[in-house]
Amino acid sequence: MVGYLIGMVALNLPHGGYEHFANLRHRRVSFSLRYIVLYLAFLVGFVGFFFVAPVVALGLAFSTAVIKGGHGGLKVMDALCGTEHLQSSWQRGLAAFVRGGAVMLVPLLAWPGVYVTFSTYMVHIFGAAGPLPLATRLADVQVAVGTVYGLALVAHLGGGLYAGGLSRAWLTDAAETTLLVVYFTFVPMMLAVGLYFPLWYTLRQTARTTAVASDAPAPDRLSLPLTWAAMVLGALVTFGLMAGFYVLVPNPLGGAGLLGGAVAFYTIFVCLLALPHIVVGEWLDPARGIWYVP
Ligand SMILES: CC1=C(/C=C/C(C)=C/C=C/C(C)=C/C=O)C(C)(C)CCC1
Repeated sequence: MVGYLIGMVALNLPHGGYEHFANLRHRRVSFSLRYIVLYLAFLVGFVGFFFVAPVVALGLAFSTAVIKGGHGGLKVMDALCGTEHLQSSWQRGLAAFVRGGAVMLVPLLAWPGVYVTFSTYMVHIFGAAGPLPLATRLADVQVAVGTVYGLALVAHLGGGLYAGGLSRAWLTDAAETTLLVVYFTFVPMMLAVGLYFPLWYTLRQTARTTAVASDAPAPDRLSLPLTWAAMVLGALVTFGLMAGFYVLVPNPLGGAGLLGGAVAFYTIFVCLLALPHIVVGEWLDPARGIWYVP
């Protein structure tokens, strides 16, 4: 739990800020202001959704991790090793699902106890009571998830081989995908997730940013001191939001002890930050976005 919190708060959270910064530094100030307003609107909407339907919202939160690992990983492949073996949008979707699913679906099969326990704490943060459907129907959910994920994995690797042959891109993809599945199967879930985001995700996104970094910045971008001030302000606002969220929810630690409660609380918080990051930072901005590859 300590490893998870260090990895996620000290290492991964600053990278999230950097991702916003790297995305906005090439934009006009008016764009950045619109971005911030939309981001906050989606954030408030997602918090509201957790209060109205915590279980569904938790599913959406976990999907956020799948999309970050999956779609984000696909863009890294685009930039670094090529994706000639993924020719249709179906294949790209499958590739993203399989990579992201390694992060959130494989551990449900390999580490169901910790998965269910912490998921339960997370919905209890919002005052929900009773066991999750995930807990009461665990075996059924595992069979369904295992079947769908297994089929997707075979279709992804088989489809890529069929479309691109034994290319370098396919081999790299197959090796990375296998590594992710093996990693999330054998490394205890909390540590696995807590190291994956700060090390694998951030390292690769930084490599992608570097690989595509030749763009000219917008003419009216912020000056250096103002950029610094915006980043400091961004960090303070982020921790202010965390404090506000702590006060807002009825049961911030979800009924767990201090350390377990901190893990559950921070995980919900990072999902709350990450969903609007993807929606506003990527999907509403198809021409560029946080995972931009020219
Ligand atoms: C279910 C579950 C977990 C969920 C982790 C999640 C959902 C992480 C999301 C991270 C994101 C969105 C990062 C963005 O940068 C834990 C805490 C590992 C503990 C074991 C059970």
